[in-house]
Amino acid sequence: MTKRSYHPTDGRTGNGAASDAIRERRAAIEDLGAALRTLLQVSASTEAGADEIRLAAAELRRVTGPLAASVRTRAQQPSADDLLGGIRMYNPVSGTGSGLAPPVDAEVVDGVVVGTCTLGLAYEGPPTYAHGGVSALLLDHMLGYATTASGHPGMTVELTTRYRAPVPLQTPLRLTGRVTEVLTRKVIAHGTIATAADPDTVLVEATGTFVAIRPEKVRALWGSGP
Ligand SMILES: CCCCCCCCCC(=O)SCCNC(=O)CCNC(=O)[C@H](O)C(C)(C)COP(=O)(O)OP(=O)(O)OC[C@H]1O[C@@H](n2cnc3c(N)ncnc32)[C@H](O)[C@@H]1OP(=O)(O)O
Repeated sequence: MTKRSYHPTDGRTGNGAASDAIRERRAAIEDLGAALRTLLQVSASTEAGADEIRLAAAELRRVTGPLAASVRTRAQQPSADDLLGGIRMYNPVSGTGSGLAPPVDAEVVDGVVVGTCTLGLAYEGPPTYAHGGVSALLLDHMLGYATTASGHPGMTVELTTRYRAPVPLQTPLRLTGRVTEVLTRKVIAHGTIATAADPDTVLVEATGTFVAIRPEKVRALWGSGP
């Protein structure tokens, strides 16, 4: 089995030449991301009283202040990221620095991107199950990862999602993404969500079309960057 570690959007791999200061900052960002994820999940599940909740809200506003004193603009990439090295600390699906990300941990195995994650109660849609938009988010990411890993990166222009059965929360999940067709500028990819315990029973599947970005479009969207 060929197993290739490839994390295009998180903080665990990438440019080995990063300075000690950047590595230390990435570790701190991961620490904050983990604390935020715990906070978000606890905030969506706590049955604490109003006084305790207000106390927590005040405390959170207090600790946000020093971080807000130095923030980047939309036009600036995070200084801890390394786009070419594949490090994106705040990716909302896989970024270990993101409180929003489950996070998904994924790698390429025999040409298929295989990922794992567990969704907490903050992702609830129908009671006890994941929000359908969250499933679409995870699948868009898996398909995008597959197209990038296959050497045909592009942007999603179409994503068709089929919900066969609800996705349980607080349950280890197994995600897949694979490229099924490469056309001139378009790449078609397919992905699935199942539980890790029953990987052959597909709960949600998606097919996506990705389009390679023309250089003039890159300039129009990002100027000389990102
Ligand atoms: C390293 C990171 C990896 C992690 C994965 C993350 C994955 C996340 C992926 C995303 O979420 S991307 C964000 C969501 N997507 C977008 O915001 C894209 C919005 N769309 C666009 O900006 C433009 O459509 C785009 C720049 C992608 C293409 O514009 P172009 O003007 O270059 O396209 P053009 O009109 O030349 O069409 C190129 C081909 O795509 C086809 N096409 C365009 N839009 C389509 C569409 N909506 N549906 C189907 N096909 C479409 C079009 O027919 C044509 O096919 P043919 O070559 O066969 O003629």
